Amino acid sequence: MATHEQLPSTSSRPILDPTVSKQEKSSKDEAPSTALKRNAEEASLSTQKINIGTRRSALAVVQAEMIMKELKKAHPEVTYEIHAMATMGDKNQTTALHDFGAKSLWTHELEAQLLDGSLDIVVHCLKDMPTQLPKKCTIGCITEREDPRDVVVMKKGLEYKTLGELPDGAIVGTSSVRRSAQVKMKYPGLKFKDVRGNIGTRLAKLDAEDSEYSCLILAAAGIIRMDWGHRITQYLDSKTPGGGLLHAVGQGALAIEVREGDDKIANILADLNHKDSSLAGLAERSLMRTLEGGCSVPIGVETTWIEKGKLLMKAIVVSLDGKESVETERLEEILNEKDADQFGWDVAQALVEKGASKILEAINLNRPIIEEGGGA
Ligand SMILES: NCc1[nH]cc(CCC(=O)O)c1CC(=O)O
Repeated sequence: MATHEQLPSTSSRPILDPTVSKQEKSSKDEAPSTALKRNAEEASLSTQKINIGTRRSALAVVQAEMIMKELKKAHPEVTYEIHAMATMGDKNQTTALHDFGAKSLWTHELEAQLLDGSLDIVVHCLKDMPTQLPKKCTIGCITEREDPRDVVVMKKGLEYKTLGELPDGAIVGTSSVRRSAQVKMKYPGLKFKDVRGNIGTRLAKLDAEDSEYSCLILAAAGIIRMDWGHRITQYLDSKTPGGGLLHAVGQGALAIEVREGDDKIANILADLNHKDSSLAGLAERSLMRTLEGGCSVPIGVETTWIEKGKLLMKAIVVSLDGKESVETERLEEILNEKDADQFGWDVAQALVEKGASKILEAINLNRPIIEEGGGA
């Protein structure tokens, strides 16, 4: 059974609620001791500094700055500082991604600093976070999700826009087996090649005169945050004709990792949590956690809020060559984190009943393990 992942409750935050004015706070019927305590907490907060950790790639730093801006808006009395660090994954750009193994490569150093108090929060792409976090680390909040879809970016100067227009043998740049395996199912004539590095590096490799790539497949969210949205030539989600590619678990969402039990930080972050994004993200992570059994596998997912409280989840598990796949789809009322967790688990069970285990076992036998690729 999947381990339940829970965000700290957002309901118990009397002290820092910015919607309560100063006047209301010192209301007369309040016990003097409570008022004193509040003043003390406010004072300690105004001298407080929050150290924000992030990876040092351009995208990671932009994301940390976005979060800092939101925090400043919600809590201008606090000071903030961003600390950008190179992680193992950043330092080793030459080893093929699948030789690395676990996703924790991108998060380990930052978590060590979180736990020793050098950092107070760490900003991550939810997609790059392992489904099991280290002891004493937890997700403090998930902010409003950016466009979660995968997209095509065509090489500069090519007249094509979509995968369907590309001639047989054209090379698509992606290091993600989830992407290549799903696209192969629809476009068996295309070839796929690894492309490493952060988004800027990948685009430079694509556009280079002697480039072998016709296009890249990337997450819309990263390109949009970098202000390169104009380079997107096709969206590849299930609703777009010619698309049909289900995105990665957590794609497009940012998560803030915190120390477990750090109530002060939890209070400050409560304003940044986006309920719909967070419940969808937790449901997707529960699906992944139930299926993976400790290693990363090519799972695609798409969650859509159909109406208030009703979440639709489509999911796929696909073999590496794109020749076998198992898909399912389910609509459920999701009102809280427990529902989200159960939903992910149920969708995983449905995939297993349809034969997902056979595909997953074949992949696990062929280690080294598949990695979505943390090189944002
Ligand atoms: N693979 C690395 C990675 N991790 C998160 C994003 C995009 C941003 C996001 O999902 O929030 C990317 C780049 C990409 O896949 O194109």
